[in-house]
Amino acid sequence: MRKKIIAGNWKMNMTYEEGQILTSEIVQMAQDEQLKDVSLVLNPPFPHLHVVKKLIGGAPNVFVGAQNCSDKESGAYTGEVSAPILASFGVNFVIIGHSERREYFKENNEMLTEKVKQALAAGLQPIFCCGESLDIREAGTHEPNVKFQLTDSLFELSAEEISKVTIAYEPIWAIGTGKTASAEQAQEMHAAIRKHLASKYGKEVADSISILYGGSMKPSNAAELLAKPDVDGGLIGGASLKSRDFIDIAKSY
Ligand SMILES: O=C(CO)COP(=O)(O)O
Repeated sequence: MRKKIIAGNWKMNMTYEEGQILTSEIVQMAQDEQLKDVSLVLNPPFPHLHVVKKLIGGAPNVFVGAQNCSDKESGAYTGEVSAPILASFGVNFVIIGHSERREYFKENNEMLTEKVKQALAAGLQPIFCCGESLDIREAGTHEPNVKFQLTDSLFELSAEEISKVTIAYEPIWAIGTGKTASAEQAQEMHAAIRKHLASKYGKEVADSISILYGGSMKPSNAAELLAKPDVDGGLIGGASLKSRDFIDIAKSY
Protein backbone atom coordinates (compact mmCIF):
# COMPACT_ATOMS: atom_id res chain seq x y z
CA MET A 1 0.00 0.00 0.00
CA ARG A 2 1.42 3.36 -1.02
CA LYS A 3 1.23 6.30 1.32
CA LYS A 4 -1.62 8.74 0.60
CA ILE A 5 -0.24 12.26 0.87
CA ILE A 6 -2.00 15.60 0.61
CA ALA A 7 0.62 18.33 0.78
CA GLY A 8 -0.10 22.04 0.90
CA ASN A 9 2.44 24.37 -0.69
CA TRP A 10 1.75 27.78 0.81
CA LYS A 11 4.33 29.37 -1.54
CA MET A 12 5.10 32.98 -0.50
CA ASN A 13 1.82 33.52 1.35
CA MET A 14 0.60 33.82 4.95
CA THR A 15 1.70 36.16 7.72
CA TYR A 16 2.72 34.78 11.12
CA GLU A 17 -0.81 35.19 12.44
CA GLU A 18 -2.54 33.77 9.37
CA GLY A 19 -0.22 30.76 9.35
CA GLN A 20 -1.03 29.95 12.95
CA ILE A 21 -4.77 30.14 12.35
CA LEU A 22 -4.56 27.98 9.23
CA THR A 23 -2.40 25.36 10.96
CA SER A 24 -4.58 25.20 14.06
CA GLU A 25 -7.72 24.74 11.98
CA ILE A 26 -6.13 21.99 9.89
CA VAL A 27 -4.78 20.14 12.95
CA GLN A 28 -8.26 20.28 14.49
CA MET A 29 -10.03 19.01 11.35
CA ALA A 30 -7.37 16.34 10.76
CA GLN A 31 -8.71 14.40 13.74
CA ASP A 32 -11.58 13.21 11.55
CA GLU A 33 -11.63 9.40 11.43
CA GLN A 34 -11.85 9.57 7.61
CA LEU A 35 -8.35 11.11 7.50
CA LYS A 36 -6.49 8.67 9.68
CA ASP A 37 -4.72 7.03 6.70
CA VAL A 38 -3.87 10.29 4.91
CA SER A 39 -0.64 12.17 5.61
CA LEU A 40 -1.27 15.92 5.56
CA VAL A 41 1.91 17.89 4.94
CA LEU A 42 2.04 21.66 5.52
CA ASN A 43 4.81 23.44 3.62
CA PRO A 44 4.91 27.05 4.82
CA PRO A 45 7.61 29.66 4.17
CA PHE A 46 10.75 29.05 6.30
CA PRO A 47 9.99 31.43 9.23
CA HIS A 48 6.75 29.53 10.00
CA LEU A 49 8.32 26.08 10.28
CA HIS A 50 9.09 26.09 13.99
CA VAL A 51 5.67 27.35 15.08
CA VAL A 52 3.80 25.12 12.64
CA LYS A 53 5.72 22.15 14.01
CA LYS A 54 4.74 23.14 17.56
CA LEU A 55 1.09 23.62 16.64
CA ILE A 56 1.00 20.18 15.00
CA GLY A 57 2.15 18.72 18.32
CA GLY A 58 1.43 15.01 18.48
CA ALA A 59 -1.10 14.88 15.62
CA PRO A 60 -0.24 11.53 14.01
CA ASN A 61 -1.30 12.42 10.47
CA VAL A 62 -0.01 16.02 10.10
CA PHE A 63 3.58 16.81 9.11
CA VAL A 64 5.64 19.87 8.33
CA GLY A 65 7.72 20.43 5.21
CA ALA A 66 9.89 23.16 3.74
CA GLN A 67 9.54 24.50 0.19
CA ASN A 68 13.25 24.28 -0.63
CA CYS A 69 16.65 23.51 0.84
CA SER A 70 20.22 24.30 -0.09
CA ASP A 71 22.33 22.02 -2.24
CA LYS A 72 25.17 22.61 0.26
CA GLU A 73 25.49 21.14 3.73
CA SER A 74 26.66 24.26 5.61
CA GLY A 75 28.87 27.31 5.31
CA ALA A 76 29.01 30.84 3.92
CA TYR A 77 25.87 30.86 1.75
CA THR A 78 23.95 33.92 2.88
CA GLY A 79 20.20 33.55 2.70
CA GLU A 80 20.23 29.79 2.22
CA VAL A 81 18.79 27.14 4.55
CA SER A 82 20.37 23.69 4.66
CA ALA A 83 18.71 20.30 5.05
CA PRO A 84 20.47 19.62 8.39
CA ILE A 85 19.12 22.93 9.77
CA LEU A 86 15.60 21.97 8.69
CA ALA A 87 15.97 18.51 10.22
CA SER A 88 17.15 20.03 13.50
CA PHE A 89 13.84 21.95 13.66
CA GLY A 90 11.89 18.71 13.31
CA VAL A 91 10.94 19.29 9.68
CA ASN A 92 9.80 16.06 7.98
CA PHE A 93 9.53 16.84 4.26
CA VAL A 94 11.06 19.21 1.73
CA ILE A 95 9.77 20.16 -1.72
CA ILE A 96 12.59 20.06 -4.26
CA GLY A 97 12.60 21.26 -7.86
CA HIS A 98 9.27 23.09 -7.96
CA SER A 99 8.81 24.62 -11.41
CA GLU A 100 8.82 28.10 -9.84
CA ARG A 101 12.28 27.39 -8.37
CA ARG A 102 13.46 26.02 -11.72
CA GLU A 103 12.15 29.05 -13.63
CA TYR A 104 12.75 32.03 -11.32
CA PHE A 105 15.81 30.80 -9.44
CA LYS A 106 17.43 28.89 -12.29
CA GLU A 107 17.62 25.57 -10.48
CA ASN A 108 18.87 22.89 -12.86
CA ASN A 109 18.71 19.10 -12.72
CA GLU A 110 22.28 18.78 -11.47
CA MET A 111 21.64 21.16 -8.56
CA LEU A 112 18.43 19.30 -7.77
CA THR A 113 20.32 16.01 -7.47
CA GLU A 114 22.50 17.65 -4.81
CA LYS A 115 19.45 19.00 -2.99
CA VAL A 116 17.80 15.57 -2.96
CA LYS A 117 21.01 14.02 -1.63
CA GLN A 118 21.31 16.68 1.07
CA ALA A 119 17.69 16.12 2.10
CA LEU A 120 18.09 12.34 2.28
CA ALA A 121 21.36 12.57 4.21
CA ALA A 122 19.63 14.78 6.78
CA GLY A 123 16.71 12.34 7.10
CA LEU A 124 14.17 14.54 5.30
CA GLN A 125 11.70 13.12 2.81
CA PRO A 126 12.03 14.94 -0.52
CA ILE A 127 8.95 15.72 -2.58
CA PHE A 128 10.57 15.95 -6.00
CA CYS A 129 8.63 17.99 -8.58
CA CYS A 130 8.59 17.39 -12.31
CA GLY A 131 6.31 18.57 -15.10
CA GLU A 132 6.19 20.04 -18.57
CA SER A 133 5.42 23.51 -19.93
CA LEU A 134 2.48 24.21 -22.23
CA ASP A 135 4.58 24.29 -25.42
CA ILE A 136 6.04 20.87 -24.61
CA ARG A 137 2.57 19.48 -23.93
CA GLU A 138 1.32 20.93 -27.22
CA ALA A 139 4.29 19.46 -29.09
CA GLY A 140 3.37 16.06 -27.63
CA THR A 141 6.79 15.49 -26.05
CA HIS A 142 5.63 15.72 -22.43
CA GLU A 143 6.43 12.10 -21.52
CA PRO A 144 10.07 12.08 -22.64
CA ASN A 145 10.48 15.54 -21.12
CA VAL A 146 9.31 14.43 -17.67
CA LYS A 147 11.22 11.15 -17.89
CA PHE A 148 14.39 13.10 -18.62
CA GLN A 149 13.86 15.30 -15.55
CA LEU A 150 13.64 12.17 -13.43
CA THR A 151 16.57 10.38 -15.05
CA ASP A 152 18.82 13.41 -14.91
CA SER A 153 18.08 14.34 -11.29
CA LEU A 154 17.24 11.09 -9.52
CA PHE A 155 18.64 8.06 -11.29
CA GLU A 156 22.00 8.13 -9.57
CA LEU A 157 20.25 7.42 -6.26
CA SER A 158 20.27 3.88 -4.88
CA ALA A 159 17.04 1.88 -4.70
CA GLU A 160 16.97 2.44 -0.96
CA GLU A 161 17.35 6.20 -1.43
CA ILE A 162 14.72 6.58 -4.14
CA SER A 163 12.25 4.63 -2.01
CA LYS A 164 12.27 7.59 0.38
CA VAL A 165 11.42 10.11 -2.36
CA THR A 166 7.88 11.21 -3.19
CA ILE A 167 7.33 12.42 -6.75
CA ALA A 168 4.98 15.30 -7.59
CA TYR A 169 3.85 15.63 -11.20
CA GLU A 170 2.93 19.25 -11.75
CA PRO A 171 2.19 20.27 -15.34
CA ILE A 172 3.29 23.93 -15.45
CA TRP A 173 0.29 24.89 -17.58
CA ALA A 174 -2.02 23.79 -14.76
CA ILE A 175 -0.32 25.63 -11.89
CA GLY A 176 -2.30 28.59 -10.60
CA THR A 177 -4.18 28.78 -13.89
CA GLY A 178 -7.41 27.10 -12.85
CA LYS A 179 -6.73 24.69 -15.72
CA THR A 180 -6.39 21.18 -14.26
CA ALA A 181 -4.99 18.23 -16.15
CA SER A 182 -7.87 15.85 -16.76
CA ALA A 183 -7.90 12.76 -14.59
CA GLU A 184 -6.97 10.76 -17.71
CA GLN A 185 -4.01 13.04 -18.52
CA ALA A 186 -2.79 12.78 -14.93
CA GLN A 187 -3.17 8.99 -14.81
CA GLU A 188 -1.38 8.60 -18.15
CA MET A 189 1.64 10.58 -16.93
CA HIS A 190 1.69 9.01 -13.46
CA ALA A 191 1.66 5.53 -15.01
CA ALA A 192 4.49 6.57 -17.37
CA ILE A 193 6.50 7.89 -14.42
CA ARG A 194 5.97 4.66 -12.47
CA LYS A 195 6.98 2.57 -15.50
CA HIS A 196 10.09 4.71 -15.89
CA LEU A 197 11.00 4.20 -12.23
CA ALA A 198 10.41 0.45 -12.65
CA SER A 199 12.74 0.33 -15.67
CA LYS A 200 15.58 1.50 -13.44
CA TYR A 201 14.68 0.25 -9.95
CA GLY A 202 12.29 -2.65 -10.57
CA LYS A 203 8.53 -2.95 -10.14
CA GLU A 204 8.53 -3.45 -6.38
CA VAL A 205 10.37 -0.17 -5.71
CA ALA A 206 8.32 1.73 -8.32
CA ASP A 207 5.08 0.43 -6.84
CA SER A 208 6.08 1.68 -3.40
CA ILE A 209 6.70 5.31 -4.45
CA SER A 210 3.86 7.80 -3.99
CA ILE A 211 3.24 10.05 -6.99
CA LEU A 212 1.26 13.22 -6.26
CA TYR A 213 -0.57 15.40 -8.75
CA GLY A 214 -0.28 19.19 -8.54
CA GLY A 215 -1.90 21.97 -10.55
CA SER A 216 -5.22 23.66 -9.69
CA MET A 217 -6.37 20.75 -7.55
CA LYS A 218 -9.44 21.76 -5.54
CA PRO A 219 -12.36 20.14 -3.73
CA SER A 220 -14.43 20.04 -6.93
CA ASN A 221 -11.90 18.04 -9.00
CA ALA A 222 -9.92 16.15 -6.34
CA ALA A 223 -12.12 13.04 -6.15
CA GLU A 224 -11.82 12.30 -9.86
CA LEU A 225 -8.05 12.76 -9.86
CA LEU A 226 -7.47 10.79 -6.64
CA ALA A 227 -9.61 7.91 -7.90
CA LYS A 228 -6.99 7.11 -10.54
CA PRO A 229 -4.81 4.12 -9.65
CA ASP A 230 -1.46 5.87 -9.99
CA VAL A 231 -2.47 9.18 -8.39
CA ASP A 232 -1.46 8.79 -4.74
CA GLY A 233 -2.17 12.27 -3.50
CA GLY A 234 -1.87 15.94 -4.28
CA LEU A 235 0.46 18.91 -3.98
CA ILE A 236 -1.90 21.81 -3.49
CA GLY A 237 -1.12 25.51 -3.94
CA GLY A 238 -4.00 28.00 -3.77
CA ALA A 239 -6.54 25.64 -2.20
CA SER A 240 -4.14 24.78 0.64
CA LEU A 241 -4.49 28.30 2.03
CA LYS A 242 -8.08 27.61 3.13
CA SER A 243 -8.38 24.95 5.83
CA ARG A 244 -11.82 23.77 4.68
CA ASP A 245 -10.72 23.34 1.05
CA PHE A 246 -7.49 21.58 2.01
CA ILE A 247 -9.32 19.14 4.28
CA ASP A 248 -12.11 18.58 1.74
CA ILE A 249 -9.48 17.63 -0.84
CA ALA A 250 -7.95 15.16 1.63
CA LYS A 251 -11.38 13.69 2.27
CA SER A 252 -11.92 13.07 -1.44
CA TYR A 253 -10.14 9.72 -1.41
O1 LIG B 1 2.29 24.61 -7.68
C1 LIG B 1 1.41 24.00 -7.08
C2 LIG B 1 1.73 23.24 -5.86
O2 LIG B 1 3.09 23.12 -5.67
C3 LIG B 1 0.01 24.02 -7.54
O3 LIG B 1 -0.48 25.28 -7.34
P1 LIG B 1 -2.06 25.55 -7.54
O4 LIG B 1 -2.78 24.47 -6.75
O5 LIG B 1 -2.28 26.92 -6.98
O6 LIG B 1 -2.33 25.44 -9.00
